[in-house]
Amino acid sequence: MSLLHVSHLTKSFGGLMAVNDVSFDLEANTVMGLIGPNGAGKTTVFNLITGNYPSDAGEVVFNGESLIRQSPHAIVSRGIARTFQTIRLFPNMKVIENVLAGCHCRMQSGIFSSMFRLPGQRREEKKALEQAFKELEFVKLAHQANNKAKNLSYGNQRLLEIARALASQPKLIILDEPAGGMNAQETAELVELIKDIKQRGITVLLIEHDMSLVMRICEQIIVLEHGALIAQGSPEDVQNNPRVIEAYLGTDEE
Ligand SMILES: Nc1ncnc2c1ncn2[C@@H]1O[C@H](COP(=O)(O)OP(=O)(O)OP(=O)(O)O)[C@@H](O)[C@H]1O
Repeated sequence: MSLLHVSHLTKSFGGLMAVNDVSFDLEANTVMGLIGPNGAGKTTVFNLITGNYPSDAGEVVFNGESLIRQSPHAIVSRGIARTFQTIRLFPNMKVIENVLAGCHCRMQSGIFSSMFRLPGQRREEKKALEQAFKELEFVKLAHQANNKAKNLSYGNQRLLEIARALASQPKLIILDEPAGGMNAQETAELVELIKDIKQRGITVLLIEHDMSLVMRICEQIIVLEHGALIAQGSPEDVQNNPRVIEAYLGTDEE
């Protein structure tokens, strides 16, 4: 059984078919790339999987359970975390506090124990802090823990978003243009980081316009054009697929 099963997923905005009958399977412990020209519907697919948009039709099954009509929060709790194309951090909060926000969905304490700071609550906070530091170390940002998020470089803000997503202890992490705005050195480090994420047993689904990154790191690639899935396969298959070359690789986005 695949970790993520997407079938006949469909979403339109007014008259525009943003995602049109898209089906694919993502096996556990794989790095999969979702590519396609601007406006092809990639981010919309992510938003449908993560519950940020309701779908018009279709099914998303994660780890054997349907995600349809689940809230984004419930979907994070089930083990899917994401980052955003446009960075969404708390800019005036410390780096470590941003990561702690990601731990929140795994905390059990209710409002009563929070108000009275009962021992169980304090233990849980300590554990969350340790977990948050662990994730900051993982993305090599521990030395920035007490800096405000807005003071980080753009590339480091992207890494912080990844740390925050990892703090929710996902089975699947969904990255929307993780290399966007990164320089060549940062992108090379990102490739290593994604390999390390996979090493941890976490499955990765990513949108990326940087084709060299996609081809280096993804084991499977799916290609969207005008909302429809036009190709699927290994990097080699996709690179040699005439339909893809015509739709995507032949454009000025190469
Ligand atoms: N909330 C929305 N309301 C109306 N139209 C939308 C909305 N979100 C996306 N769209 C439209 O749906 C289409 C697909 O957009 P989407 O952002 O999913 O594409 P994309 O492949 O991620 O593009 P890019 O690579 O430029 O980020 C586009 O035409 C876009 O304008």
